[in-house]
Amino acid sequence: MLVDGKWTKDWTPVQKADEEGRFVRQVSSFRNWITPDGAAGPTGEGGFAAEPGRYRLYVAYICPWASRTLMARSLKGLEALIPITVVNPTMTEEGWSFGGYPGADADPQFGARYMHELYTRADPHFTGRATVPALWDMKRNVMVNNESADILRMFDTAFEHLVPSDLRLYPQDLAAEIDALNPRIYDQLNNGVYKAGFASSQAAYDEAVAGVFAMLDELEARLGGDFLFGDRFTETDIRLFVTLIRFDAAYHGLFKTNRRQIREYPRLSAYMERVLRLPGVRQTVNMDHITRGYFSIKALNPTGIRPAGPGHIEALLAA
Ligand SMILES: N[C@@H](CCC(=O)N[C@@H](CS)C(=O)NCC(=O)O)C(=O)O
Repeated sequence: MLVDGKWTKDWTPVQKADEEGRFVRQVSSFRNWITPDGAAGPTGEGGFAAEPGRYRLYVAYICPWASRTLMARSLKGLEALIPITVVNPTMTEEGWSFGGYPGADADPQFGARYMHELYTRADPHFTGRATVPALWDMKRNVMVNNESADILRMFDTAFEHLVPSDLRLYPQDLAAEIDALNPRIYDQLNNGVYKAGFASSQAAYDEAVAGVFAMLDELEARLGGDFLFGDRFTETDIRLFVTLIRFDAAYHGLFKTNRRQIREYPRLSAYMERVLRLPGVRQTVNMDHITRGYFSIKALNPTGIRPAGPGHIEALLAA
């Protein structure tokens, strides 16, 4: 991670832990918003008007938080307006790196070798992990935002006058329900699998795994219609999908969330496939990057050997 703008070599994939060995994810630090006219958003400063080609999104296909933003970008039809740069799937001693792996990109702006170089350009005294997703303003040469939850919301509304869309990822009449469900899915499932995988005590692992499967059971029972809120697809569906699609292939084995696979949940499986088939979603899922990335986490898989399966996910993605 960076400490006062300098890369420190004691980087580990395991983020902070609390006294009981629970994994603690870092809080995001760049929180400005792109808005239609550049007015300030809910947090941060103004000056970031929606303009075609002005902003670049840095992502990793392995990363579920980055994949949220990729899904919102394509579902809202913003591909031509917001170019992306994809980092290599495996973490280096200096965090995310650019270029070399099939499907990954060189940094077209600065020829940076590592993601942390973008963070020190944004803030020469930055302290923290150089995470993706990161949304960069190529006009002012500053980081706009590195919090996927914010990026989902701004992609829903900021570019509407440039690319009108019928899809509302955060419709006002569902806002309260979305805001109530998101943190529960985040805590128990999206981040819950990481809490299981990176637990450093049996108790922390047990607690995390219980939360993961309690939430999967709850969602299996909840899903009656096509999506979480009936027939309307929302940002909560994006947030759920990115974890489901990685589950059987990565989390079940590597993070030891192995009580069940998603394929043992009929409704969640059908739901996952339904979302995958929405126009624009399939191209945001790169299973080669996902399995390569997760199984190269040395702390969890020292040999780096990537398992062959699972066949049902390969078949789903090949169909
Ligand atoms: N709060 C962030 C979390 C992003 C995050 O944790 N990204 C991970 C990859 S999945 C990362 O870039 N980690 C870099 C590191 O740990 O050094 C968001 O949702 O945007």
